[in-house]
This record gives sequence, structure tokens and C-alpha cells, in this order.
Amino acid sequence: MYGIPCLYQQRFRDILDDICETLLSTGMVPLDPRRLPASASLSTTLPLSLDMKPPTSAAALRSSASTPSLRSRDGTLPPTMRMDAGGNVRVVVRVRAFLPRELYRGADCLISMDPITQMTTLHVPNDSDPANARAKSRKVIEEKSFTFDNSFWSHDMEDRHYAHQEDVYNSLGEEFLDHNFEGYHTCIFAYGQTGSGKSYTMMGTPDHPGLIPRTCEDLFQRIEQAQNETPNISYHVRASYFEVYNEHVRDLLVPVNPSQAPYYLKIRESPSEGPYVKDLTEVPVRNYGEILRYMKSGDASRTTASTKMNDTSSRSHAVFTIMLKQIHHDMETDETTERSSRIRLVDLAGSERAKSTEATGARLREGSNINKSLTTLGRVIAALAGPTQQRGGKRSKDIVPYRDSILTWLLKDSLGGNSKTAMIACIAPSDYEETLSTLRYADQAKRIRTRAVVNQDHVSTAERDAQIATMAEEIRVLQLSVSDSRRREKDVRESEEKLEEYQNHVIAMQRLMEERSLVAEGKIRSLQTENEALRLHLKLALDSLKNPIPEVAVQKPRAAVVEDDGDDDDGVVVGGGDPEADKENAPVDGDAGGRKSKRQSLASLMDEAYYDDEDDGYSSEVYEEKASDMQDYMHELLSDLSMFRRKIGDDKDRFLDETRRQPLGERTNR
Ligand SMILES: Nc1ncnc2c1ncn2[C@@H]1O[C@H](COP(=O)(O)OP(=O)(O)OP(=O)(O)O)[C@@H](O)[C@H]1O
Repeated sequence: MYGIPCLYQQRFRDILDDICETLLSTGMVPLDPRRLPASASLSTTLPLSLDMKPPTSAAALRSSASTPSLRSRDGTLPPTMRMDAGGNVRVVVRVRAFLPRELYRGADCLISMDPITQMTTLHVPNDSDPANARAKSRKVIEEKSFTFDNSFWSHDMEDRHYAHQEDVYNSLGEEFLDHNFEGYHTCIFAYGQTGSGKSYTMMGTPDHPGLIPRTCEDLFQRIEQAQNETPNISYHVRASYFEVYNEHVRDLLVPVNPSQAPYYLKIRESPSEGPYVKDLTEVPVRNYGEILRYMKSGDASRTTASTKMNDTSSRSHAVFTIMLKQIHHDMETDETTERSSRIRLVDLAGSERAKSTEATGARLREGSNINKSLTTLGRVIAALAGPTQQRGGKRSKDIVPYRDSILTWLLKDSLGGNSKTAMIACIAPSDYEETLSTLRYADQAKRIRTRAVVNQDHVSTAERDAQIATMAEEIRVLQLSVSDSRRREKDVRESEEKLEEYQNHVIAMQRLMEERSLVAEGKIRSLQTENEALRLHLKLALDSLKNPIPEVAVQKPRAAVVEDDGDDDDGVVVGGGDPEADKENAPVDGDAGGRKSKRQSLASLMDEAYYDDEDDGYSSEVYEEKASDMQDYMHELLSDLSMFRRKIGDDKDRFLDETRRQPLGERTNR
């Protein structure tokens, strides 16, 4: 189907390019892109300052988008680009070559493409191919034709119209990069059944790089060239790469740690930026080599698995994003123009039938999540492509179910907002059912209109000075808070030292209390012994009072009495007025002194009981009275003793109780 007409079309494009170049170089015609014919190869969103840029590559097919010679070269940013460049989603289709398994089963190619009309036709399969048995069960099975912006014939390499990776880039990628330099957000996503060639188209192989590496290479080539020619524009590029796997977002630029559970990111929505991935890694990149490294490492982290339909099947939707910021400083007016654009390149996971992939377990779950999000994408496309309705005097679309899947929520802006968007529908050559479904999907996407605007900020000298002043103030506040936190850090260190000192002091005190309590325990023990002795003594005394032993008259020779040297051995006299002994028993200070004096009082009471009466007569009243005095006195003594024990016991509890003592010794503030 390719042939002479294609050559005419090419010739027409070349002539048109030449006319445009001539008009521009002479400055004769103020070129309004809206006046150009739709069939022409010029972009409808050409920059208003039309500067030259040499062609970026020797394209086999010339871009059907914008002419390279019309791209910005000296980097002067167009002055009035805040216009709405609303346009339809651009839809292209690409058919791949047979895979070994298809060749093995002797499959027929069911696709044909017309290079003039860009029409893709799906033919009816013949009965012999078992892969199309399901299609045969349909009531109506017929030839279907669809027209797209481009139909890339990548089925037969021998064909002169074979669309190589370079051709796809030149037709689509290059134009979209032009839009990015103009300040538009763009999005290119590849859609299709599993194994239809999406990853090949987007990422490609080392020998045949796809759209993503080619976009990166072209981007840095253009920046390098522009920087050499116009040093008053600075370019800042940042990149991020994430995948949506089983309805979770995973950062592909964060190295995977197999021993840790995967870390998923959350989605937030801001009124100005729309939905975005929170905490996503955005790396600044300075050259092609750097971005290639990030791209490859992210690609290696992607979740892929082998299925019956594809040896390395992507089990996730991967989104590679490049943020381009161009800052132009006009030396004459001292004004700054900032232009930001986002390049979003999406490799969707493939739709799949569980029967064809023969998936089970994890693969089956992945497959159903993939299908679920693609179904939601289909509903979003249907809602966006559907007719607008009149509601409350305002024209509005059906409610678009963006939030029904992570993928559609994240692509909200790209699908129905501020973006120039393209869909690459990838198809296998011999699967009627799946290819028809993809082509219908793509056909519907053609009707979606987006509202792309140039994201440009113009900053006057006064505004910039105000911004600088605000930033200087922010820096001052930050510096203050830094020095404040440093001072607080120092205070914390000092109080930690003090705390440590205090804790050491407490530990020393605790040790002292422990020693004291050991001494107190000893005292308790000796008091208990003394108490027992006194109790015994008292019992004996009371017994002897109640049952007095009749006095036995001891006859002593008088001389002996006179010569008595005061030894107690020969008599039962206790404390018999020995002045030395009395001195020993004299009260001393403190408890010990008190106890000693009480002991003395007890002894003297007992002495009185035994010996008070000089006459030999036995008076029971006196004895009983003295016994009761002694008993009272003993009770008093016992109550003192128990109070003393309680006190000691309390002290012991206080200082030896482990649970109460522990916190003092603990050092938790380190
Ligand atoms: N245009 C092409 N030229 C040569 N080989 C191709 C082309 N397109 C796809 N292939 C080959 O087909 C196979 C499947 O392609 P690819 O992995 O890109 O499919 P996919 O749509 O990304 O699948 P999945 O959705 O399962 O990830 C690969 O071996 C790939 O190299």
C-alpha cells in the first residue's frame, strides 16, 4: 500500500518547509500558525518568535508534526504564549513484527496500513489460526478500518516503509519536545495488549533505543546547542521515574532492598499542580549520560515477569517524567522569564486475558489489577471523548472517574487538562479480538480535547527584587532558627551533663542509704534480742511478784560483812549502789541513751520491788502496785519499741524498695 503517493506527500512537505523557511528568513510574513493548513507538516503551536534550529537527526521520514527548521534556536522566549492551545489527543498506531511463537504457529498478518490516509485495517482471520478461535465465536466478524494521525508499519523490516524506532521519534517525539521548549506540558503513553510492543516503542533496546532515550538525547543536544548560542538562558532538568504496581506507587529511582518490604508512595492533589506523588525522588540531571543512568537503573527496578504471551512482560504502568525549566534573563530590561514544562512518558502494562497468559497466583492478581486500571482508563477516555452536556447553563462533561484507579488519577492532567497528549496504540499482527479492542480504544481517544497552556512566568525587575527580598528574609529566619536550634542543642548537652551529675549523686546517696539501712537492720536485730530479754525478764519479775519466794534468812558473820570487799559474788544484790556501775548506766544522748535510761528505770523498779522495804514484812498491796507500775512501764517501752521498728521499717521500704529506687538510678536521657 506504500509507494508513489507517499513520495508525493513527502515532496509536498519538503516544499512547504522550504516556503516557510524562505518567508521567515526574509521576515516578509508574520507567520500565524493557525492559518496553516491542517494537512501541513507544521505544528499548530509554533513559537511566535520563530528562530532557526538545525535538524536534529537524519530522519528517514520527516516529522509530520513540526518542522525542525522552525524550532527555537537562539532561545529567545516567545512573548505571548499564555494562549490556550487546546487540541485533540494525538493518536498513532504501530504494528509489530511476528514473534517466534507466532511464526511457529504459521499465523497470518491481519493488519494493513495506508501511508497516505494513515488508515489501519484489521482483516478477518482465516479459520486455520487457533489463536483467533474466540474471535470466530463472535456473531459478527468483519473487516474494520480506522484512521489515525499516524500508522506505523513495523511489521516487515524488508518493506521500504518499515517504521524504525527513529521514525517513530521523528514523527512524534520530536514534535512533542518542541512543545516542551515552548512551555507546554506533554504526555505520550503507549497502550496495547500484552506483548504488542509498548516497552519496545517507549524504551527500546540498547541497539534500538525507543522514544524515551531518544527524547532525553535530543533534549540535551538542544540544550547544549542553545547554551553555546545564547548564554542568557539557563536550563534546569530534573527527572523522576515511578511505577504503579497493583494499585501502589513505587519510586523506581530508590534502590530496592530485597530484605525490606516495598515502600509505597502516597498521592496528593494540589489546586495548582493537580495530582502528584508525594515524596517522589526528583533528581537534577545535567547531561544525557546522567539521565540515561537514572533511566536504566529505574528500568531495572521495574516489576516484570515472564508470561506465556511475553518473556519480559511489564507487570506495572511505568511513568518517566522530565521537568524542564528555562530561565531567560533579558539584559536590556533586566527582566526574567521562566518557562516550565513537564514531559511525561508512560509505558502502560498490557491488557491481558488470563486464558491467553495462563497466569495463576501473583501473575493472575497482577493481571486483574492491570485490567482493572485499564478499564478505568477506558471509562475516563469514554467520558472525556463523550459529548459535552448542558448542566445548569454550563457546558460540562460526564463525571470523569479519574479517582477510580491510581493510574487515571495520576494522569488526570495529561488526559483531560493542561497537556498536549499522544497515545501510541501498539498492536500485534495476528490477534483479531485484542487488536480490535485496542483500535476501538484508540479511536475513542482521538476525540478527547485537552487544554494545554504555556507555563510561563514573567518576572519584572521589581518583582524579582521583591522575591529576592522575601527569600533573603526567609534565609534570615532560617539562619535564626538554625542558630536557635544550635543553642538549644548546647543547652540540652549542658542539662544532660547536669542530669548525669545528679544521677551520680543519687547513686551515691542510694549507696549510703543502703549502708545505713544495713546498720538499721543490725540495730533492729539487737533491739529485738534486747526486747526478748526484757520480756523474759519482765515475765520472771511478774512471776516472782505474783508468787514471791519466801525470804531465806542468810546468816552472815558480821565481821565478814564488815570485811566484805563489795563483790557481788556472795550475795543476790543487783545494782547495789555501786557508783561506777551507776555511772555506766547513766542516760546518754539519743535513742541509745533513752533505752539505757529506760533499762535503768526498769532495773530500779525491780530493785524497789525486791528491796525497797527495809523491814522484813511482806506487803502485797505495795508489790501489786509496783507490779502494775512496772507493767505500765513495760507497755510504754514496748510501744516505743514498736514505733521505732515501724520507723526503721518505713526507712527500709523507702530506700530498699527496688521499684521505687530504680528510676533514680536509670539514665534514659542519653
Ligand atoms: N517494532 C518491533 N520490532 C521488533 N521487535 C518488536 C517490536 N515490537 C515489539 N517487539 C518485540 O516483541 C516482544 C514484546 O514486546 P514488548 O515487551 O515491548 O511488549 P509489551 O507490549 O511491552 O508487553 P507487556 O505489556 O507484556 O509488557 C519483545 O520481544 C520485543 O522485542
